[in-house]
Amino acid sequence: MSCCTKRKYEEINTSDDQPASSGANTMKILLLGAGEGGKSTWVKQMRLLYQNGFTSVERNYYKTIIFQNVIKSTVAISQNTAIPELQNLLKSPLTPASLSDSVISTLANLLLNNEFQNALLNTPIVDNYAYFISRLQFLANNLPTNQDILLARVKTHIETPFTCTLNKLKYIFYDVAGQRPARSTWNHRLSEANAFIFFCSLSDFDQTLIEDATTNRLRESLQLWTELVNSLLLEKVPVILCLNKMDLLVEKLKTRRFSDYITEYRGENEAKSVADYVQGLFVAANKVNAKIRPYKVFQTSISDQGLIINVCKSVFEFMLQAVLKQVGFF
Ligand SMILES: Nc1nc2c(ncn2[C@@H]2O[C@H](COP(=O)(O)OP(=O)(O)OP(=O)(O)O)[C@@H](O)[C@H]2O)c(=O)[nH]1
Ligand SMILES: [Mg+2]
Repeated sequence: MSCCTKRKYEEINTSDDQPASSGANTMKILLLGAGEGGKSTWVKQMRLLYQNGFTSVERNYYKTIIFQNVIKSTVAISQNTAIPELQNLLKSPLTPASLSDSVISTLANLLLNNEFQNALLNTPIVDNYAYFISRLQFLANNLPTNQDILLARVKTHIETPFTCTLNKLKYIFYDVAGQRPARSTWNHRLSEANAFIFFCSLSDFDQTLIEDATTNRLRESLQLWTELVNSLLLEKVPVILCLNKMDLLVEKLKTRRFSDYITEYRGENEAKSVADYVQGLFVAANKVNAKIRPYKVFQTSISDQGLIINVCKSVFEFMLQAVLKQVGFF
């Protein structure tokens, strides 16, 4: 980072400069967190903001993914309810090709059914199921929009790097697989990280892990953060905590009480108080002095294209400033 000057820090923007060739000009940033926190969604936003977005081949791929998200979730919901319309619909297996107008309209009607809604709330399904149902008609004849792609769920299986260059500085974001069995593969990256961003889904407070149905997702996330943030390997590494899915938290609190799941909570059942409470828990878990390792917190919705521009700008500014400080520039 010795190449960095204050001017470069102030000039950070989306220039198309050539990638830096020297390792000294490269920042390695780990995207960490439990499954479904939003790591890969962050990378999608980076592609939209700092690269050329998605090709039509990729859009076709995401179209199939969205159809599969809907089908898999519908089948999962059907295991928690005996609604005849749903059982009829699933008499023959749903496939992307069988999502006809009449199937789409049955799914849209089911969403208005209270029994279906109850089953939906008690089934682990993709986050944006209702949104996708509302998009099926459009997607039958069109490629997905950027927003559709941002909300599509594809579980990460192996670490995927994403590279972008801003003002001659090369940033490599490592998007890791977040579920428990994959975490042992993170170790080799921790020692070479220049910064890390930790993603925690705020709306997961009422869910348990896919890989362990006895563990609350929010508690798992806090536990994982506590281990990482106090790890000697990451002690001096600047960290950003992204408390994500504020939009889904707002929606979920209309039908769920946070204190029913996180029983120590005594505050209002309102998104801002809940997010502040969670932020307090995470900040308290960080035992490393901020003078040694700077940190920054965002409460946001990574999938929101309006919000993400400013979050990204702040993230780049923070990371650069923190690293400049480490090398004694400030
Ligand atoms: N509504 C909404 N959905 C979000 C938000 N952030 C992420 N999602 C969705 O949540 C799901 C999980 O996000 P991912 O980015 O795949 O999570 P991940 O951390 O990469 O998960 P793993 O790959 O399993 O480690 C995806 O369907 C995203 O579109 C958000 O702020 N709001
Ligand atoms: Mg992922």
